[in-house]
Amino acid sequence: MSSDKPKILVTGGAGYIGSHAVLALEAAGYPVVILDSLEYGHAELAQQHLKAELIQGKTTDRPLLDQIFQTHDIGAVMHFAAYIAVGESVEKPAEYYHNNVYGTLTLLEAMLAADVKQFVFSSTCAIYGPPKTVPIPEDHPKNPISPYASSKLMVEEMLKDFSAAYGLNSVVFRYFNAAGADPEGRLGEDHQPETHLIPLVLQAALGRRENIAMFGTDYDTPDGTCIRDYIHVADLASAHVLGVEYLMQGGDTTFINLGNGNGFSVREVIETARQVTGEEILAVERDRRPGDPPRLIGSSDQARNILGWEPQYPDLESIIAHAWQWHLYRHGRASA
Ligand SMILES: NC(=O)c1ccc[n+]([C@@H]2O[C@H](COP(=O)([O-])OP(=O)(O)OC[C@H]3O[C@@H](n4cnc5c(N)ncnc54)[C@H](O)[C@@H]3O)[C@@H](O)[C@H]2O)c1
Ligand SMILES: O=c1ccn([C@@H]2O[C@H](COP(=O)(O)OP(=O)(O)O[C@H]3O[C@H](CO)[C@@H](O)[C@H](O)[C@H]3O)[C@@H](O)[C@H]2O)c(=O)[nH]1
Repeated sequence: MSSDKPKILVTGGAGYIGSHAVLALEAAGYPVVILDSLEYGHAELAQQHLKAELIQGKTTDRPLLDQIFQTHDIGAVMHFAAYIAVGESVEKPAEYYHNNVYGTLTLLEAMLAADVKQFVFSSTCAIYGPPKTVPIPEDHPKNPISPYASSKLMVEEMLKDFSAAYGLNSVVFRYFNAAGADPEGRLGEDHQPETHLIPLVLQAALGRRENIAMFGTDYDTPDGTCIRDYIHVADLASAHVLGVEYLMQGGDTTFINLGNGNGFSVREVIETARQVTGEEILAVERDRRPGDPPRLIGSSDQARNILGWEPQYPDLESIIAHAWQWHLYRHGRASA
């Protein structure tokens, strides 16, 4: 079926957030091509639920990128492909800089060669480091404390320069904690290994792990556990569609937080998961995890003001209920 909308290249489109963005793009009528190395991500889910052609390959492969731009009439690029594990990045910084920085530079050079000048980039609130003010505004000082976060800030700097010199315009989204799953149950979060709180809590609810560890219960927060700003992945996805449309309408390079503006503690997440699942979830107190700031909440004013974005699922119950539905389906306890 032909479309009057431009084709979008989505890197990392077989991964957690990228696949939800492809769903949203396709629902809005955009044809999509996915480039994913499949080191992570799930080809079978992408093939089952997305119309997009899936090309297996890496953003570091310039000849492959040139071939993609020559054979597809790409209007814009959404770039999710990256290594994402903060702890691993401390052990293996070379791999992180190679994949996340060099991979992005190679992609941007191929875009320039093909005269494609609209780019949506997945950055992270981890670039701010320990916050000086909460909610965190976009102009908060940047102080990344891991190679992963540094790799994202380096790309942000490149994007500023590419915008000024070459007119390659970007919407940079700094995500807070992505969570939840497609409300229709087609896609969800399945990282291997999993490090994120909500899927680990739900694994405990399913009996796939004995308990959930609470990393630190002596923080200076109301219940002693860390507070994070959880944002539903479907709301992230809808912001990406608005972001690419903003660029198509001539929007300038801009840097936008994507969070709910609401914070929830580790204990609140576990308690809400107990209510949603009806399962007892054993929580055990553990030492603090190094590098965790006590409280991370983003100001989402820019997303609202610049893009007119409104999160549809800001409540923790919906985020956890959709993630639970997905976990039940993924582990054979329910149908999608
Ligand atoms: N999950 C979060 O809470 C979160 C928070 C902030 C930012 N982000 C950013 O969002 C993006 C997506 O994260 P995710 O949680 O969906 O991760 P994910 O691992 O599920 O998805 C990333 C996908 O990219 C692919 N990939 C990795 N390097 C590649 C390369 N060089 N070329 C082609 N494909 C490659 C992987 O195979 C995977 O399918 C990442 O850029 C991440 O840094 C995620
Ligand atoms: O078994 C667990 C796992 C996590 N936590 C705590 O839960 C909170 C959330 O942790 P997690 O889900 O791992 O997310 P973050 O460490 O906040 O990091 C995520 O969110 C960042 C943006 O906020 C992104 O940059 C990262 O890529 C992404 O992993 C933190 O206080 C953790 O200490 C636990 O108590 N027990």
